[in-house]
Amino acid sequence: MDCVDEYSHSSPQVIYFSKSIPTKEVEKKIEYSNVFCQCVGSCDQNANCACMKQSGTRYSYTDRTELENYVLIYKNINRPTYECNEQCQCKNTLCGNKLIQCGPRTGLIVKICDDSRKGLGVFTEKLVKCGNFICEYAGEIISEVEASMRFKINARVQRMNYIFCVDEYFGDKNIKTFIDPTFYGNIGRYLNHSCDPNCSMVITRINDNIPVVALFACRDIIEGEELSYDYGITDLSSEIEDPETSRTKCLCGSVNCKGFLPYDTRIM
Ligand SMILES: C[S@@+](CC[C@H](N)C(=O)[O-])C[C@H]1O[C@@H](n2cnc3c(N)ncnc32)[C@H](O)[C@@H]1O
Repeated sequence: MDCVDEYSHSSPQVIYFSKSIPTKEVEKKIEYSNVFCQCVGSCDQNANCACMKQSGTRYSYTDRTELENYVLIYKNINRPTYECNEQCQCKNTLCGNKLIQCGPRTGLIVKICDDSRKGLGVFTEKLVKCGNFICEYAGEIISEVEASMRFKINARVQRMNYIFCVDEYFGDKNIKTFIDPTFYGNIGRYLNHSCDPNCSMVITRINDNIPVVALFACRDIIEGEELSYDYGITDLSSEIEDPETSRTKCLCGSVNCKGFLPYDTRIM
């Protein structure tokens, strides 16, 4: 099951990449997964799939009639899920444990939001069921030093911030991964923040130790609705007009709107 991603960017300044790409500096730190399954055929019928066991679940997804209908099982939100990878025996079969790596769902459109001050946003042309996969948040994987530098430049030139920090704890070890789709990335870069979101992020591992950030619907989303998630969980989108004093006004329009975009000082 190869990745199918037929989206593109309208701006020629942004290069379309379906998957995250590490910069040279980060590339040196990549460790390939030592977990892979020996399943013959489809993993969804096999209780011994090593990748699913690593996720702490027998199945990662239910309703596996076709990829767009897969529904994520939120077994343990604090633990990454592990999809089957290139080393697995299940190879290119229709494996019940491969979804994110197969590319974004169809029917997504990028257009200017009703409140044009938010810029572009992602909308769905068809119903999305709670638990369905939307897309990956793909971009350049950059170092903390690079993220901090780019973040300050974004604030200075008043450019929208796309840098996202994945903050993970393994025992007492804290690992931060920075994803920046400003220049290279996929359709995930256009999802806006909402204080009452209809999508949430799930951290996944596929071929290596670099986290793959995936967006899933956290409720049913009707045709024509804008897709959104809460930047506050792990995001750095504290675009600040004046780094000392002001923050970006939130325009999500929800009744429980907190007034400003989430503010994260981790790379400042
Ligand atoms: C990851 S980008 C989202 C896509 C962006 N709207 C675009 O046109 O490319 C994040 C930026 O979008 C804007 N944005 C996202 N959600 C917003 C919201 N709820 N209210 C105001 N601006 C928002 C902010 O400028 C933020 O830095």
